Amino acid sequence: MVKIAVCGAAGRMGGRIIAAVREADGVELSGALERPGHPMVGQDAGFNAGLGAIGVAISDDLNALVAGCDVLIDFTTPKVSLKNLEACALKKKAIVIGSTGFTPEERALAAELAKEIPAVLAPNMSVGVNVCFKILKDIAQTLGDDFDVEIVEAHHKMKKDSPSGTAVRMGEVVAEALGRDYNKVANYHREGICGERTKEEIGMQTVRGGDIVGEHTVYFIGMGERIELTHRAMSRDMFSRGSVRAAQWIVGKKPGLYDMQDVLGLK
Ligand SMILES: NC(=O)c1ccc[n+]([C@@H]2O[C@H](COP(=O)([O-])OP(=O)(O)OC[C@H]3O[C@@H](n4cnc5c(N)ncnc54)[C@H](O)[C@@H]3O)[C@@H](O)[C@H]2O)c1
Ligand SMILES: O=C(O)C1=N[C@H](C(=O)O)CCC1
Repeated sequence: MVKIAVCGAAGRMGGRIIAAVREADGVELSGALERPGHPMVGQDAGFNAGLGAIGVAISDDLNALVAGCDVLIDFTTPKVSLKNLEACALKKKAIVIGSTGFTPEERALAAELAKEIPAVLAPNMSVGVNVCFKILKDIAQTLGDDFDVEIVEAHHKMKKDSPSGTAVRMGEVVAEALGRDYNKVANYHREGICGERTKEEIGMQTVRGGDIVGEHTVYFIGMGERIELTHRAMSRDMFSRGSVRAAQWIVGKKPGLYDMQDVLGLK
């Protein structure tokens, strides 16, 4: 049995991940963590998963939680995830991180810490989105520079980071396939007399509202035709099942930073 602990247990993803751990074979929930002072600390972790009581209380003791697991699944924020990565590195435990909104510096720090332990860091753990990453590379390379690339994402109104981690990764995949530097060509804002679109830029647009789970469209727009590649998440369950799959896969792997394409064998 692989012992899985879940960090962010009272969150939108935390509840779905706890439910996915309970559904999967060969794994058990060894603990659930929340931030100190969260009203759900001390309560049963099954309640946020819609399962009723499951006999695992939500704790705020990171070190005890890490000591008792084989792998930690963490969907919180980049700062919390880096702290958790450090705690796992000290105790030589694996980690799966789904948090998004990492700065390039934070990603570099995650890669450094993951020299000590096996870690999965992925902005989207659904199979469909990871297949889109693969297809996008081919489309971009085949179309080349003659098609303008625009990426539009839509999420619920509670989402804190923008653009989504998935949209950023889509932009990075396309930029790399076209030999461009994403950080130089991403255009997050158009307003007023901002001039004609450049050939190189990748437009990044964000929609926020209501309870949208997650939608991403990449437009390749030519003169007289366009391709739109869209992924729509209908629930959070593909993300949570993906995170459990990643947790089962990562235990026993060599130290290093992996992503969901490694987990799914899509590279
Ligand atoms: N990779 C993916 O497939 C995927 C899918 C969905 C969401 N996400 C990302 O996961 C993250 C969480 O999303 P969410 O919708 O569940 O957010 P959320 O705000 O509902 O949940 C985050 C939880 O983390 C808890 N938390 C904060 N600090 C903590 C700490 N120090 N220790 C323990 N817990 C702490 C919060 O109290 C909260 O309950 C976001 O970055 C989101 O973008 C990724
Ligand atoms: O609900 C969220 O927040 C999501 N975040 C991820 C992202 O930023 O790409 C994945 C989709 C849902």
